[in-house]
Order: sequence, then structure tokens, then C-alpha cells
Amino acid sequence: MVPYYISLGSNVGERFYFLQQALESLQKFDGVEVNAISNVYETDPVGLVDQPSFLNCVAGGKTRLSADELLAAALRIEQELGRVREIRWGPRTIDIDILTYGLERRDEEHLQIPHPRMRERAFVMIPFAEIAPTQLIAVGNELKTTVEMLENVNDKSGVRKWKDINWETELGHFEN
Ligand SMILES: Nc1ncnc2c1ncn2[C@@H]1O[C@H](COP(=O)(O)OP(=O)(O)OP(=O)(O)O)[C@@H](O)[C@H]1O
Ligand SMILES: Nc1nc2c(c(=O)[nH]1)N=C(CO)CN2
Repeated sequence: MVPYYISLGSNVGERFYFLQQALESLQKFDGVEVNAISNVYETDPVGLVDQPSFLNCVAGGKTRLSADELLAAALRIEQELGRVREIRWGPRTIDIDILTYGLERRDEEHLQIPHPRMRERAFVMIPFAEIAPTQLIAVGNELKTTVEMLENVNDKSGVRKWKDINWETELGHFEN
């Protein structure tokens, strides 16, 4: 089993419903365990700023899937939840990014791990450091903890805790 972390985001329609459905599908996926889920944050859009605000969270666990299979699972869940891929960085019902897969490093067009843009994104690093503060990430030639990476995020405004979520009640048999 390999430890992994993913980030989830939604800014269309019933945003929390999409996060919850995506996590439930992932948890039911053969060979994937979800062991920790962060708080849900309401976040100002980054990149393309003229779009609705997002709900974001980070989840982690262990998986028997390879990194490519985990990506395929994430893409399948995105499709099942009806994400329409149109504008880069534009609105989406659900976006699932793989942040880390063990200490694996990949730099292919279809799969980059650790996720190259997470280090400048407060909407990823705040929830990631919350559930895995001592997790080591390969940054260039160094290993950094998520907390150290979060310290280097320039702009942490625009990320607010949304609501108190009890993931055990929201997801069938989730154990935190
Ligand atoms: N670590 C990763 N996690 C998820 N998808 C990845 C990863 N690395 C590369 N990809 C590729 O990115 C594609 C999805 O791109 P997408 O349009 O969702 O980008 P985005 O989420 O808008 O932008 P960003 O990657 O900056 O969050 C997938 O088809 C996948 O092959
Ligand atoms: N706040 C926020 N901004 C974004 C997000 C996101 O999940 N949250 N995702 C993007 C494309 O991946 C682009 N911009």
C-alpha cells in the first residue's frame, strides 16, 4: 500500500455535494483507502479570477493502485460527476489533483507528481498541512514538510474555513 494525497475543488452548483460524492466514490474504489480528510475551505479563484469561489479540501490515505491507476480513478470520478472540460483553470463541478504518491516523482504531460503548482497554492497547502504537517515533499533537490512549504506560500488570503464538517457523518464508514 502506498500513501497518497489528493486535492479536491468545486465551484459549480452544489459544491459540497460534489466534494462529498467524489470522496465517497474514491473510498468505494477497489484498492483505495481514504484515511484523512481536511476541513473544507471557501477560496477565492486563482488563475482565472473572474469565476465563482471554490470549495477546496485535501484527502489522503493508502492505495494498492499504481500512480497511473490512481489518476485514472480520479479522472473517472470527475467524469461521473459530470465535469465539463472547457476552459483551462475555469469553472468545474469537481477537480481532483494527485498531490503526492509515496515519494514518487513523475514529470510526464499526463502525470506530474508532486503536483507542480501546489507549492504556490494556499488553497492546497493550507488543508494539506492541516492533515499532514510532517509529510515530506520533494521540492527541487530538497525534501520539505508541508508546513515548511506553507510558510513559503506568499499569499494566504482568500482561503477561509467554510463550515465545520463531520466527515464521519458525511461519508458512510470513514474513520478519521
Ligand atoms: N498530479 C496530477 N493530478 C491530476 N492530473 C494531472 C496531474 N499531472 C498531470 N495531470 C493531467 O492534467 C489533466 C487535467 O488537467 P486539468 O484540466 O484538470 O488541469 P487543471 O486542474 O485545470 O489545472 P491544474 O493542474 O493547474 O490544477 C489530466 O488529464 C491529467 O492527465
Ligand atoms: N481557489 C481555487 N482556484 C483555482 C482552483 C481551485 O481548486 N481553487 N483550481 C484551479 C484549476 O485547477 C484554478 N483555480
